[in-house]
Amino acid sequence: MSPTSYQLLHPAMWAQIYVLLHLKQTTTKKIFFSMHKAGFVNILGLPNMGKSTLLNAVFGEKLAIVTPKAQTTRHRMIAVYNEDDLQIVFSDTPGIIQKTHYKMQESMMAEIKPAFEDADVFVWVHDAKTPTEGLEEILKKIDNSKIPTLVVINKVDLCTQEQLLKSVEHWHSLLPKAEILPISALEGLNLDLLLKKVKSWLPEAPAYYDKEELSDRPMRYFVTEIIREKIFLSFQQEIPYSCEVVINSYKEKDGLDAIEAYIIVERDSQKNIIIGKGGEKIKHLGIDARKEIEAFLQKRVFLNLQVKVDKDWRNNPAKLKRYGFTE
Ligand SMILES: Nc1nc2c(ncn2[C@@H]2O[C@H](COP(=O)(O)OP(=O)(O)OP(=O)(O)O)[C@@H](O)[C@H]2O)c(=O)[nH]1
Repeated sequence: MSPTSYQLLHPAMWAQIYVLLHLKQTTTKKIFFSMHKAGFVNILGLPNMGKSTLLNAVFGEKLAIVTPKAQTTRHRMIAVYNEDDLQIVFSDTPGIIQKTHYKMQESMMAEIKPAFEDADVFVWVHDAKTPTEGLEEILKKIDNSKIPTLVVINKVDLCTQEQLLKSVEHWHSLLPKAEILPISALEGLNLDLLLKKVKSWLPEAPAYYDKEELSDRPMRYFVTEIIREKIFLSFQQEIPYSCEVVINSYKEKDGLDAIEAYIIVERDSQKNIIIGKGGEKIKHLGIDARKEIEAFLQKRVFLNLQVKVDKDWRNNPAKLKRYGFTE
């Protein structure tokens, strides 16, 4: 079928047809005992490509925070996907920043480094519109690694068919050994195929994590991430990037958790913006965050938010370490 034969189709439908024609189908071996497969699947890509959205969609619940702003994800996070005969240890990673401007970004990139070395499978997430300039070295590293790679072209709901077709061809030339799968993480398109493909590449192995475990991160991490997400959604420009959230105290009680969290900023002027006139801004931020934390914990929560200034924390290695960043 020539590319032009697809032209009247909706990109999502095109994506499904593409898969039928091009994705190497995994053959089901006829075996008497179904073997357990397990492995590490590292999700990589530029900022804002939909890596966290993809992770959440696979799990059917919100584990990683998502905002329309680039560089929302700051730390590598493991999420463990289980079936009876399968365990996929997914890593959501911060988006690759090609030119860092401050030490926090360097630390975010330091968290990605090991993700190029400890994977059984790479899932590279990109969309059909974003150029690939400057990625040559990274892609060469992936190509040389010989680790099975699935290039996921995300957000097919947003692109034209022509853009999608071009992007598929482009990725075939960039990573000839990789397989390519158009998806929409937001609409759940082709996620079943993604799981099937990843599973076919994983080695036979016992589970690495307890099957009840969902993540390597403690509950407090998710609480701080929810607050950080609300800051990203409520404030513009540099403010979200200048903020960190830390839990000062967390008291678990029957039926109610009392949480005191600090929003760390770099300057007094940022503190004033977050608090807002008469405390209006921080009040709304607290209400939004509390509602989501309660839904996540399935429990009532008393949330006390305070803003603290820690001058230039994003550029100070000792302070970054204190806030949980990699050196
Ligand atoms: N239309 C559409 N939007 C999507 C899709 N997937 C993700 N998005 C949006 O893209 C934006 C970025 O999504 P994220 O999941 O935070 O992207 P990320 O790659 O984790 O971003 P970083 O934190 O910068 O690394 C959000 O506004 C998502 O809602 C998709 O399939 N379709």
